[in-house]
Parts: sequence; structure tokens; C-alpha cells
Amino acid sequence: PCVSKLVMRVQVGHACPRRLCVSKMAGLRFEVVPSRFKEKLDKASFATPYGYAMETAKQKALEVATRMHQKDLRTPDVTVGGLILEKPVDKQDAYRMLSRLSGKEHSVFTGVAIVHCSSNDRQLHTRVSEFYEETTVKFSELSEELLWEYIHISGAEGGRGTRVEASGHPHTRGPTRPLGKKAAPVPEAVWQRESRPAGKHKPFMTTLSHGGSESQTPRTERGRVGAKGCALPTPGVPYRAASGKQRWGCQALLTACKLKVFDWLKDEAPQRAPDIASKVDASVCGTEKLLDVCAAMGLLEKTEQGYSNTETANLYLASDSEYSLHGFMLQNNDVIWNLFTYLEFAIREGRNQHHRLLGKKVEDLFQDAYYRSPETQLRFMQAMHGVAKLTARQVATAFDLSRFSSACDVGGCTGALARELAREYPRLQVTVFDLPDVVELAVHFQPAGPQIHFAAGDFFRDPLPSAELYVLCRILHDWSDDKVHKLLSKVAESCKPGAGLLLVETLLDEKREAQGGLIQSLNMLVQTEGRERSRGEYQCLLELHGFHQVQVVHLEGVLDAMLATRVAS
Ligand SMILES: C[S@@+](CC[C@H](N)C(=O)[O-])C[C@H]1O[C@@H](n2cnc3c(N)ncnc32)[C@H](O)[C@@H]1O
Repeated sequence: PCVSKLVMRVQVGHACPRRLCVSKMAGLRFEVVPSRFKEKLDKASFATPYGYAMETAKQKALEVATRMHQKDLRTPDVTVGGLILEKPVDKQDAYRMLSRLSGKEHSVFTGVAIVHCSSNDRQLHTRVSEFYEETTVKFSELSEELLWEYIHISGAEGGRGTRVEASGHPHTRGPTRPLGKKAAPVPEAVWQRESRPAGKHKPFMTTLSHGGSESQTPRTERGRVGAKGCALPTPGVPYRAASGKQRWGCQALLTACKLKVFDWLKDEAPQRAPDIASKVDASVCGTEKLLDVCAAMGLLEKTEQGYSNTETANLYLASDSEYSLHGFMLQNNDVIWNLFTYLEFAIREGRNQHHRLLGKKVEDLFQDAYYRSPETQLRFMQAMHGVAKLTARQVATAFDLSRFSSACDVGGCTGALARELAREYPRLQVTVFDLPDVVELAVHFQPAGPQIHFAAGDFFRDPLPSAELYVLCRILHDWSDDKVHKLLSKVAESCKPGAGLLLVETLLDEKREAQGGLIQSLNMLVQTEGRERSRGEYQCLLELHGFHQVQVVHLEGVLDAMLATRVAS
């Protein structure tokens, strides 16, 4: 409780926006007091860069602590001597620095280490994650996602905040991983952190998210001296967001997918820019720039012989790969991206923007928007299929469902989750219930088998197939409260006492919010009739419809699973 009462006087050589952001997330009020201590310690007198950095940080913090005491006759409650290593640290230094920072030796200096480490060493990353866990004892609100982004920032190529060296959390397990295959990172730029298999490649979202190299960073980012000599607050986050590099990076990725660059390079590699340009019917200069950006994002490898797909691109971006997210990219490119251009209207009106995008009234979200033509329906289904395949295993294994002998996946689309459920529970019979047009096309994705059946109908109007377990995966967030009640009461009516309801959504809580849950809420606003809800809201909804004994499992990525049991009314 005392944390919120502290005014942290943070000494900072430059008002590092990342550190301020981290402190803010930790729920601390703080003052930024630039230290006047000159970084002039003799490097030669230190055995390691670590020793030099620690001593410099200490002296800077002490200078602030002393000066504040003299100035205000009030010693700051805590002075944080945060430490940033501007150069790549070697492995041993990183280990030592982490153990010192996370150890109990420092009673004065505590804080968040932002480690600029170019090593891909697994043990080191494990150690870093342990450090993070220890840190959270003090700063319990710190977001893991956030810290990981920082930890992977390397100073190797141009300084702070420029490149990301390793992807994901080293402990990320792989239920979302293609079975029997080595994991490669899932493209995050439009994937919205749904899932994050571990891997050795660079994730391309974060590569772009820090806004270019240090030399390109505007002076204002590093704290500039204003007219009267006082430090201006840095525009870090707003500057980066507005300058659009992250958005442009996303757009480059989506365009490369749309042009099927990764398909051409899967068929034949390496290839040079003019070859690809002629295949995708585009200019050589434009294609070359696009390929270079893809290479910078870690999606292509560039050599003197030309460009080749990385493992990530082959696995997730080629349109014919088993775990392809190509449809998801196209859905983002052709629909969601455009809907977001109407965000201002969405905010003003509090509703989705399909009518603006399509220039006509949209009464039925699916029939009038997503499924308005066979092409748009197929694209939507491909998008759902790609995402579902990556998350299905986690969902199927979140709880022990072996007591059920039949399940109905309500709005189960192509049957990707049904397949995983059938695989996990060999005696389970699964019915995928979806709109007639969807069921008709679903066979192209997921042929029915001895355990999997498809049933066509409208879940707001038609009776649901009978089952011992009902599954609602990414369904309720599409709908208004009224429609959610309608659907839940339908499910409840179809259930006998003891039947289960498996609900899979993104629960809006602090962790998910930090991981993009809030952005996901905006996404729901611009494109659906629904919204993301909190665990408490879902629990109330479930209980209201006779589902109790609610258990929750937080899955990797941004999904959460809730299992509830229907009790006799
Ligand atoms: C957001 S998708 C989720 C698909 C799948 N459950 C998943 O997690 O990937 C919503 C699904 O609900 C289906 N759907 C929408 N309205 C429906 C209705 N009235 N009756 C039956 N299915 C419907 C859509 O066709 C689509 O497959």
C-alpha cells in the first residue's frame, strides 16, 4: 500500500521514456530529476563494463539524493539508480548485473534494469526472466510483455531502442506450436499477440516498434533543454505512434502478403528483386524496398544471390503452408486496416464502421459484411482458420474434458478447434455448428471425420445440436449484451445439469490490458457489435444462465479459457 504514496525521484541522465513508462506501470508516482553527475569515471579503472555502469549509476543517484536534500530539505523516499547499458553486454556481465540487481545487496538502489543484451543465449534469457520474477515482488504490476520488449533491445546496431535480438519469452511453451515441428515466432504485427511460440528468429513487430536507430531518433526523444534551460518532457510514445513507423511496418508486411511475395520465394529461392518484381507485377524499385523491409523484419534473408524466406515466412506467411496466417493478413489488409481509418467515427458513434467502409447499411454483421460475397466469406474463414489452428491445442488442453462424450462447437467455423478436441479426446464426438454458407465451405478446410460432424443453422434462431459440452470460442465478444443473453439462454436450454460450457475469450484484466487487450477492445468496436469483457462480467453472465463452478485458465498469448458447469435450475 505504501508504494502509491511514494514520490519517486528518479535520477536519469536522460529522461528515458521507456524507464518512465515502466515506473508508471509499476504504479509509482515519480519525479524526474536529471543528475548533474558527469559520466567521466575512468573506464580503465574498472575490470568490466558492468562495474563502470554500476558505479556511474550509483554516483548519479547519490548526486540527486544529496542535492534534493539540500534543496528541499527533504530526502527523496527512494532514489532509483536505474541502469542502462548502452553497449551490448557480454554474457558474463549480463549474468552478474542481473544477479546484483535482483539480489538483496542493494538497499538504496532498486529499480528496473533495462538490459541491452545482444546474446541469444537461452540460459541468459532464463536468468533474465528469473530476474523479472524477482523484480515483480517489488513492482508487482510490471508487465511481462513490456519487460521482454526492453530486455531484447540490443545496443549492438546504433544504440538504445533500435533492434530486437530474440523473440518471445524463453519459457513460452508450444501448445500453439505446430506439432512435431520446431517453433518459429508467429508474426505479431497483425497477429495482436494472440500467440507467441518461442523461437530463435527476430520478431518483426518489435523490431519496428522502437522507431528506427538512435541516429534517427529525434533529439526530443532524449530530453532536450528548453528555452529556460529546463528539461522538456519527452514525446517518446506519442512521437513514435504518430510518426507511424509501426503502422508502416505493418502495412509493408500486409502488402508483401497480398502480393504473395512469400509464396514466390517459397517456390524458388534465392531470387533477386527484379525477378520477384516481374512475378508480382510490380516496379523493381518498389519491390526492392519492400523486400528490404521484410528482410529487416526478419522475414526474409538477403544475400548476394538474392532473397529467401526465413523459416517464419515459410511456416506462417506462405499461403499454402499448414499454419498459414496468409488469410489473416489479407483480412487485416482488406478489412480491419480500413475499418481502423474510421476510428474517429467509431469513437464518436460508439459502433462499428462497416457501413462507412461498404457505403451501405449493415444489419447483419456476418451476412451483410463478412460474408457479403463468396470471396469475402472465404477470406474471413481463412483468417479464422489460421488463428484457430495456432490456438486450438491450447484451448483443447486447458482443462481435462475427458468426462464429456459429446461437444458442440457453436460458431465453430472451419472446425479447426473441433479437430484438436477430437485429437485430444478420442472418445469425444464433436459437432461444429455454424451458418449454412460456412458449413458448405468448411469441408475445404476440415473434412468431417469419424469424430467430427458439421451442422448448419443460426445460433440465434435454430435449436442447437445436443451435447454434453458446449464451446463458445471467440463468439461472445462479437455481440451486444442483449444478443449474448439470447445466445447463452439458448445454450443453457440445450444443457442437461452437469453439462459443461467452455468459453474462450480475451478477459480484460490488467495483464491482458498490457498485452494488447485494450487495443483488441478497439478492434471489437470498429468491426463488431460486441466488446471484450472482464472475467467478472463473464462470470456474472454465466451464473445468470445457470452455469456455476467457473474455472479460468489464462492461455499463452491473449486468450483465456473458462469452464463452467450447468446446474439444475
Ligand atoms: C469470430 S468467428 C469465431 C470462429 C471460431 N469459433 C474461432 O474461434 O476461430 C465467429 C463464428 O461465428 C459464426 N456465426 C456468426 N453468426 C452466427 C449465427 N447467427 N449462427 C451460427 N454461427 C454464426 C461465424 O460464421 C464464425 O464462424
